[in-house]
Amino acid sequence: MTTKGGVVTQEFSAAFSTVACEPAGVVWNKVCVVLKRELGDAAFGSWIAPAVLRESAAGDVVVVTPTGIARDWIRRSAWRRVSELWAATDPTARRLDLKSRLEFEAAGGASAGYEAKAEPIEIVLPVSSDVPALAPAPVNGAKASPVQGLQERFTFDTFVPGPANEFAHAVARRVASWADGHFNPVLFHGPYGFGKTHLLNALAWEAMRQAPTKRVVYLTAERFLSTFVRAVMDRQTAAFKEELRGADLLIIDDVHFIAGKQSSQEELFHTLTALVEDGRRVVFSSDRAPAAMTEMDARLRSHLSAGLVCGLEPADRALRLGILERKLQALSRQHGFEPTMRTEVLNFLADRFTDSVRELEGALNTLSARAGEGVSRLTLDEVQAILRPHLRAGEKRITIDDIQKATSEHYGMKQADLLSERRNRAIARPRQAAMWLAKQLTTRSLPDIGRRFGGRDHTTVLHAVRRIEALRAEDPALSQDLETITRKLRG
Ligand SMILES: Nc1ncnc2c1ncn2[C@@H]1O[C@H](COP(=O)(O)OP(=O)(O)OP(=O)(O)O)[C@@H](O)[C@H]1O
Repeated sequence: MTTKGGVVTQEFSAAFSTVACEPAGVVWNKVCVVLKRELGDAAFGSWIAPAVLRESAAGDVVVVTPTGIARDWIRRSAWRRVSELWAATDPTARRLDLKSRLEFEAAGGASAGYEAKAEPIEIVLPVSSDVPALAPAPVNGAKASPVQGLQERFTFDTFVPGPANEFAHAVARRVASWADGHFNPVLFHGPYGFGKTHLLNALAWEAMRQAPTKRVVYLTAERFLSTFVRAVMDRQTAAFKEELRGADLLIIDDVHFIAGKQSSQEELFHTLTALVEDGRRVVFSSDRAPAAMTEMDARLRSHLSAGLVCGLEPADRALRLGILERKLQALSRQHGFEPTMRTEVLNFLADRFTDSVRELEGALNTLSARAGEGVSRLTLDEVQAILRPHLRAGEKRITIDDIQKATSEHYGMKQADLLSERRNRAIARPRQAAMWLAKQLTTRSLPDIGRRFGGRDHTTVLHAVRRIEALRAEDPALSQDLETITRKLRG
């Protein structure tokens, strides 16, 4: 698929004998315009654009996908919406079906009188749209964030600056203002849980607010990796490259995750150099400075450091107190209680939860969930009693990356399999086990865990957690596996 000046042209591979059926082709074009806007460029480009439309002499219309994986994705995530749009747009109310190419051929599709024209389908998009390019509407009734991958609560308004992050904060604001003459790329690095994702999200929101017609693409490195792997499998790498290289601002979170993954590193290197040469802006975050990414390809590492490398430090006490205050205000607005707590309680929280802001927030959320509007009256003893399970000192911090590595090693598979779309049991069960472990051993939320498993939805993680919970009780081998992996992770 190519995008030029608001005109999107789908170029279908000759292998699938492209069809643009009139008038079904015209109806499909209209449906695609809406789908592209709703699903976002990445999902549309990966799954919908490669499909072709076929219409039989009898007027049956089939969307034919190049692979079964693509058919399953569309059926699971977008079919209800596709059908709604089709029904609303097709004046003759023809029935629309969905098949993979193999299925279509096995059903004798090509010989069943289906038309096979060769003209590409043209989709004309409005040059500027009030819906951001990455904004998918809820699909299948799910409540989606207005921008794929971005979290609404992570804005500059909710980010608390302090000495530990004020330079990074100023740089992020400057990049978001599209000001000329800043360094490119910019890489923010800092320890786990001290606001890198928050800052990158805030930057993306602000950049879109300031220049709504520019294309801002935000994705985690895990998503970069899994989308790239899928594009290779589906022979859609050209669409993948196009998607990223069309960005005015590309933001990649947790880039260290790509270290050691050869072909993804290579792809990222070419994307980065192409964007920078073209004057587009690129922003990364990572958990360490490029020099410390020893597994990262040296050439990519050097390009990551070629612009501005900007560190975030762990929050000091004053910043932790400031963040607590801000979070308390947000919680009190949400649940309708007084935004106050005893000073000794605030001090205790700020002194005790120093490992990451995420843990500090988790402690506050626990107190609010347990005490409700009584949170402002809690004594220090009560707080300590409620938080006792969180206070086990000296426990080793376990990351989702650690869990994925240990799980894939235990089951003799690749870490990338856990992030992939593959659904056979030999892969799906360890993936569910790893998600369950992530919920038990880290403080990550369900959406956060889903994000780190190839950009899955939080409902998938919830399902996995419940499934493993149920299986664990009846399957001693699984229970044993979970214990072994946990022991290994705890060291
Ligand atoms: N300065 C800050 N102001 C407000 N909230 C903050 C700040 N720093 C961190 N947080 C909050 O702490 C939580 C963790 O932050 P975030 O996810 O951005 O960390 P991170 O550095 O990206 O961590 P990781 O490397 O594990 O992804 C988030 O809920 C975020 O809102």
